[in-house]
Amino acid sequence: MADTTENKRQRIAILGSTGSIGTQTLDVARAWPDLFEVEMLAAGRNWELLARQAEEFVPDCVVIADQAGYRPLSEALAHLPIKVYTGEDAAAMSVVSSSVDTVVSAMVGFAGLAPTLAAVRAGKKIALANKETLVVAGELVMAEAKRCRAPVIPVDSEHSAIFQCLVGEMPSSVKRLVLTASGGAFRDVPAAELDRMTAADALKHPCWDMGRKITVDCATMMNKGFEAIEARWLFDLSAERIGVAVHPQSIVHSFVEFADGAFKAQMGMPDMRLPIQYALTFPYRLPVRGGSDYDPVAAGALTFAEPDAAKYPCLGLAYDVLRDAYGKGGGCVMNAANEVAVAEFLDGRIRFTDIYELVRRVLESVPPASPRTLEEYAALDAAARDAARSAVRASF
Ligand SMILES: NC(=O)C1=CN([C@@H]2O[C@H](COP(=O)(O)OP(=O)(O)OC[C@H]3O[C@@H](n4cnc5c(N)ncnc54)[C@H](OP(=O)(O)O)[C@@H]3O)[C@@H](O)[C@H]2O)C=CC1
Ligand SMILES: CC(=O)[C@@H](O)[C@H](O)COP(=O)(O)O
Ligand SMILES: [Mn+2]
Repeated sequence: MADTTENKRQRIAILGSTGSIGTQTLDVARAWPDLFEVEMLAAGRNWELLARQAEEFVPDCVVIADQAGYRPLSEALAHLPIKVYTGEDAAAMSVVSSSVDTVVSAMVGFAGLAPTLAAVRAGKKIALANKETLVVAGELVMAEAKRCRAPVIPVDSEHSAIFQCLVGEMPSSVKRLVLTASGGAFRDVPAAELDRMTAADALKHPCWDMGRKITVDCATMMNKGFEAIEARWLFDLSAERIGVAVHPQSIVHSFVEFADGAFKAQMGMPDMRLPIQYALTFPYRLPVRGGSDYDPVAAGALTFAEPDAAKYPCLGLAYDVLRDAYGKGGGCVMNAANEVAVAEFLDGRIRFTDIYELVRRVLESVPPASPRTLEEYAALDAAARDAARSAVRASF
C-alpha cells in the first residue's frame, strides 16, 4: 500500500461503479476513508445510482456511457464540483488522469477492454475484475502491462486466491493451479433437464450474489473456462497446468500444487470484499469491515470433484480456445458470441442449452484471426456479434 505508507490516500477510479463489484468497492472505500479517495466513477445506464454515489464520494469526475443519462446526471450533480462526461471514449480518457493511482476494472463484458487498456498504458495499478479483458485480449493487455510497468492485481476470487498462494514463491516451483467452481445454479439439475431451465432459474447462484451475466456464465461454467484463460495470462501457464475442481461449498477459492508436492489454498467465506480490498492494499492485509468469519471446525466437510464435461460443454469449448484451437482471436470471438447468447437467453429468446450451441457455431463460422491492436479486436468482436445475431435469427 505504497500510497498509504506515504501518508497519502490511494486515489481510485472505478469502472462499473454501479454493479456488484463496483458497489462492493465503494463499501471498502467507505470503510477506510483515511486510505482511499474516490477520484472517478463510471457506469453504463444507471445514472440515478451513479448520482447517489457521486453525492456521497464527490469524485473529480463521473462518466455515464448511456448518452440519455447525461442530462439528468448533470442536473442532479449541478450543485457539486464534479465533471460529468459521456461518449464512447470518455471512460478511457478519464482513467488516465494523473490524479488516479488505481483503476478498479469492474465493467461487465467487452466494454471494459478499452478503458482498462488505456489505464494499463498510463501505468496505473489495475485491480482487475473484468475477466473478459483477458479472455478477449490477454496477449495485448499483459504485454502492455509489462511494457508500461502497470501492476495487474486480480480481483476475481480464484485468481486472488492463487495470487495470495504465490506470494513468496518462485514461478518455477509451481506445478499446477486448480480453480474451484461451485457448479452454478444447476449443479444439482440433471443434464437432461437443462433445456427447460429459465433465466430466473439460472440467476439463483448457490453461493455468490453477482451481476446477471456472470451468474449465467456460472450456470454454464463458461465462467470457469473464462477463468482458465484469465489464469493463463495472469500466471503465464499453459492449459495442461490449469485444472478445475467442483467445490460446492465455495470456501476454498482455489489452490496451487508445487513441485515438491505441497499444496497451498486460500480459504474464507464467499465475500468479494476480501479480494477487492486485498487488490487495493496488497501486500498489506486489513480487516474486512462487516465481513463474515469462517470457522473451519464448525463449518464441516469440504468436497471436491471433477466437473462433468458432458453437462458443462462450455468449459471444454473454452479449453479449446485456451489451447488456441480457434486461432489467437478465439477468445475474442467466444466472448462476443457468449455475450450475445447470454443476453438472448436472459430475454427468453433462446434456451439455456442453446448458449453452448450458439457459441460453438460462431467459433466454427468466424474465420480464425490474429488481432494485434485494440481496433482489430473491436472489429473481430463486431464480426462475431453479427455472426451470433444472424445465427439466432436463422436457427433458434
Ligand atoms: N460480481 C462478482 O462477484 C464478480 C464479478 N467478476 C467480474 O467483474 C465484472 C463485473 O461484474 P458484476 O459487477 O457482477 O456485473 P454487474 O452487471 O453487476 O455490473 C456491471 C457494471 O458495468 C457497467 N457497464 C455495463 N456496460 C457498460 C458500458 N457499455 N459502459 C460502461 N459501463 C458499463 C454497469 O453499469 P450500469 O449498471 O449502470 O448499466 C455496471 O456498473 C465482470 O467482468 C465479472 O465477470 C469477477 C468475479 C466476481
Ligand atoms: C466470485 C467469483 O469469483 C465468481 O467468478 C465465482 O467464480 C462464481 O462462482 P463459480 O464460478 O464457482 O460458480
Ligand atoms: Mn471467479
